[in-house]
Amino acid sequence: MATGVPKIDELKSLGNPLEDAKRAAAYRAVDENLKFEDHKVIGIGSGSTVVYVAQRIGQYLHDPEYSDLTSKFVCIPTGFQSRNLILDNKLQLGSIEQYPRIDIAFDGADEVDEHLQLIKGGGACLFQEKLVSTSARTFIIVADSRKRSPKNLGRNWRQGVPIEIVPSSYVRVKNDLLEQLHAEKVNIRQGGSAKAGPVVTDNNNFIIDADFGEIIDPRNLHKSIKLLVGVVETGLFIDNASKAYFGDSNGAVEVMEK
Ligand SMILES: O=C(CO)[C@H](O)[C@H](O)COP(=O)(O)O
Repeated sequence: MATGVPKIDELKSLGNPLEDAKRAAAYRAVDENLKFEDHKVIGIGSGSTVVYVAQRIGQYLHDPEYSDLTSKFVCIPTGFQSRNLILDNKLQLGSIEQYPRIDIAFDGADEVDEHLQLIKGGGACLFQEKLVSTSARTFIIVADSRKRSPKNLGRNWRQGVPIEIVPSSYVRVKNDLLEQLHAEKVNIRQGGSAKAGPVVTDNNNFIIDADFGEIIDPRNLHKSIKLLVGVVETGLFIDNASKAYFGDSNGAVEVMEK
């Protein structure tokens, strides 16, 4: 690797084991998957782990050995936070309308099962994350190792499947999830102390978190939820990711691949 881009095994601890784990996963994922000659359009996801993906790509941009190629990269965001990550790292911003075909996308996940099926949407960005990730030829997950399910989705992530819905449909969708799809618990996600009332997504919609317990058949559950009137998208990402990088606080990274 060229001078200028910090070597992974020489990185100093950030003083927070979880952040060290996230950074380890993200840096390894970028270094092993970003092909400077082939990849021109890059999807940048949302959340706290993907911060280190944008940072790593930014390091390559500022290294004279790579800057000719990296300055031509166009990065496609998955929401407001992601857009700022791109700008803060001085990367070139593009839109999915301009670049409907993405070469590679990186994003975090809330849970990853043994078949690389995902729950996403903990940060309420699931619609644009799905738009970007399913437009990408290669989709790579970066996460700390807590996100790896021992088997099925719904084991570690107990908050429920995030579902983006049209605001006026929230009562109808809530009832349908409980009565037709037998969800155990359904909540309209609230802004908490930061906002009185529901979270409003980047697309001006609401988020429902629907707990189905352990999910044995995520594909069918996704299809059934999508058929409900009012549902825009689900946080079940089916057959979408090709690899997941799970970081540990000691810098070790495990890679799960299809
Ligand atoms: O799906 C997401 C946002 O909608 C995030 O990618 C997911 O919540 C993981 O975030 P983090 O990297 O902070 O754990």
